[in-house]
Amino acid sequence: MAKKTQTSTNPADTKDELSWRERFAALGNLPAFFKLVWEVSPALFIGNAFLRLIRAAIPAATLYIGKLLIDEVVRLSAPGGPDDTTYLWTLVGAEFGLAILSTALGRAVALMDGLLGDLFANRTSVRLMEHAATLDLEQFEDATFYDKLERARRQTNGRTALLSGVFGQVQELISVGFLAAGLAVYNPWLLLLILVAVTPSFIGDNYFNQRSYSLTRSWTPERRELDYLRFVGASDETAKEVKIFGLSGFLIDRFRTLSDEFFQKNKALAISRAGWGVVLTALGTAGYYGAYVWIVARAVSGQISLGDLTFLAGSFRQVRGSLEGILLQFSSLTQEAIYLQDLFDYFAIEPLIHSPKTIRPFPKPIREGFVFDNVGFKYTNSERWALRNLSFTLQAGEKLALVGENGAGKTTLVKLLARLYDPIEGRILLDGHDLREYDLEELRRNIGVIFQDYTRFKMSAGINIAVGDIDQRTNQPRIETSAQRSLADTVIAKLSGGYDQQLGRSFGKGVELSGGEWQKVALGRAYMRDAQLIILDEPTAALDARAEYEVFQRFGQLTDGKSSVIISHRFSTVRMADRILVLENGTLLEIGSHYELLEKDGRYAELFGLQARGYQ
Ligand SMILES: Nc1ncnc2c1ncn2[C@@H]1O[C@H](COP(=O)(O)OP(=O)(O)OP(=O)(O)O)[C@@H](O)[C@H]1O
Repeated sequence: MAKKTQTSTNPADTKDELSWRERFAALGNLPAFFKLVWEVSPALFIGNAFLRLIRAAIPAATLYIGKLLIDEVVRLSAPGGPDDTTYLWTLVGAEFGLAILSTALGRAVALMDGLLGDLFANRTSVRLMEHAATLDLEQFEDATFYDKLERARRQTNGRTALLSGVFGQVQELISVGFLAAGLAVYNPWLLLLILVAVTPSFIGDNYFNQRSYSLTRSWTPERRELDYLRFVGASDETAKEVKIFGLSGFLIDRFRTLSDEFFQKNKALAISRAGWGVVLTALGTAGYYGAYVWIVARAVSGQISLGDLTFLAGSFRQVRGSLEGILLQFSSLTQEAIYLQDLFDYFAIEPLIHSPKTIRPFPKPIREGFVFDNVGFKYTNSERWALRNLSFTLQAGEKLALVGENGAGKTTLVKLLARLYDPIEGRILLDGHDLREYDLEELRRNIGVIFQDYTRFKMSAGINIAVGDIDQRTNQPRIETSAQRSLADTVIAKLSGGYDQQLGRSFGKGVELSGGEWQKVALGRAYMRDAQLIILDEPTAALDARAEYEVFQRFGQLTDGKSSVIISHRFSTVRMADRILVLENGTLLEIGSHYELLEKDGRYAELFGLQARGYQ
C-alpha cells in the first residue's frame, strides 16, 4: 500500500511566519473561492456586486453635493445676493435622497451577504460530508488529517465574513477612487500625504494580524482538545464514567489550564496590539491635521471656497478612513485567504483505497473464497506489523473463527477483508483475483461486518437495524425479520415507540438500552444485507448465556451456504466454527477444526483448557 499523501499546499503548515510573497500568493485562492460562492447563487452574487457598486459612489456624491450646498448658502447669504432658493432646496433634497438610498442599499447588501453566507455554509458542509465519505479509514485515524478537517469545518461558517470582507473591500476601493479623483483635482500631493499617513498603522496591523494568525494556527490541536474536553465533560455518553470516577475536576482543570494558557498568549498579543495601535494611529492623525492646516490656510487666503474647504476636508477624512480600512482589511484578507487554503487542501485529499478503472464482475456466488497470500499490514502511525506473513484460505461457505489474545490482529484481518485498508505486503485474492480488482462498493455490499465497537446511532430502533442496508430503510418486513434473527425483536417489543422509538438520550424522548440490548439491535444489521460473507467481531460479548446460545444457533442456520468469520474470546462460540485460525502477534499460529486443534495440543488447546477450567 502506498503511503498516505496528505500533502499540503498551505505554506502555513510548515511554518508559522509568512512572507509578503506568500500572503499575496494566498490571494490566488480568491478566484476559486468566488467560484464556489457563484455556484451557490449566481443571482445573489450579481445582485450583491451591483448594489455595492452603486453604494460606492454615494460618499463622493454626498460630499460634492455638500460642497455645492455650502457654496450656494454663501452665495444666497451674501449682501445683495439672489432670492431664488430653488437650487438650494434641490440640493438639500438630493442629499436627503442619497442618504436614504445609502441606508436602503446598506440593508439590501447586508441581507444578501447574510443569505449568501448561510447558503454557502450549508453547501460547503454538504460538500465536506460528501468528501469525507470518499476518504479512507486510515485518513480518519490521522491527527493531522483531523486538524485539517477541523480547520476546513471552521471555514464553512467563518466565510461569510470573508465574503462581505472582499466585496466590501472592492466597494471601498471604488469609493476611494471617486474621492481621490476629487482630491487630485485640487492637489495631487494631498493623496501622497494620505498614503504616508496611513502607512504606519497598516504596517502595525499587518504585523499583528500575522502574529495572531500564527497563534491561532499553532493552537489547532489544543483547540480540538478543548472541544473534546468540553464534550467529555458534558455529554450523555460520558456522564456515567465522569461521575463514577469523579473525573469532572480533572477535566475542568485540564480545560482551564489549556484555555488559560491560550488566553494569556492572546492577551499579551492583544495588549501589545492595542498599545502600538495608539502610537501608529497618532502618527496617521498628525498627517491628517497637517493636510487640514493646508486646506484651512488656502480657504482663509481665499484661494478656495468654503464649499471647497468642506469638500476637501471631508474627502480627506474619508479617504484616510477608507484607505486605513482597506489596508487593514487587506492584511486580514490575506489571512483569510490563507485559511481558505485549508478548505481547498481538505478537498484535495484523495482516498488511496478506491475502485479500479476497469472493474472485474463480482462473483455471484463466490466459488473459491478468499485467499490471504503472505499478507502483511501495519498502521501508518505504528512501527509494529499488525499482521505479517499471513497465508490461509477462507473457503466459500466456510465458517471460520478467529482466536487470539488482545492485539493479535483479528480485527485488522477483518478490516483488510472489507478493504478498509489494503495490505502493505502480499495480497488478498477473491476467486483468484486481487480484491483491488473489484468494485469497492460492490465488495462492501457483499460483506456484512458488525464490529465490536459498532455505532450506537442516536436514531430510531428501526434505523439502527436498517443501517445494515440503508437503501432498505423503508422495507419494514425486512427490518422486522432481521430483528427476529438477531433477537432484537424482543428488545423492540418492550419499547413504547416500537421500531420508531428514538434510541439514546441525546434527542427528544430517546430511551437508552442495555449493552446486550444494543448488541442485539446492532446484530440485526448483519441480517439486513444480503451479503455473501458475514463477519461478526465479538458479537456476543455483551449477551447473556441464553441469548448467546440462541444467536449462534440462528446464525449457524441463517448463514448456511454463506461464508462467515466470527471473532470471539468465548470458546463455546468458537468451537461451533468449521475451522479456527489462531493468531499471535499478527502471525498465524494454528489453523484447523476444534478437534484437530485440541489434538494438536498447541496454543488453542491451552487457551481452551484455561477457559474450560474456569467453568469447573
Ligand atoms: N487504528 C490503529 N492504529 C494503529 N494501531 C492500531 C490500530 N488499530 C489496531 N492497532 C494495533 O494493531 C494491533 C492489532 O490490533 P487488532 O485490533 O487487530 O487486534 P485484535 O486481535 O482484534 O484485538 P482485540 O482482541 O483486543 O480486539 C494492535 O497492536 C493494535 O494496537
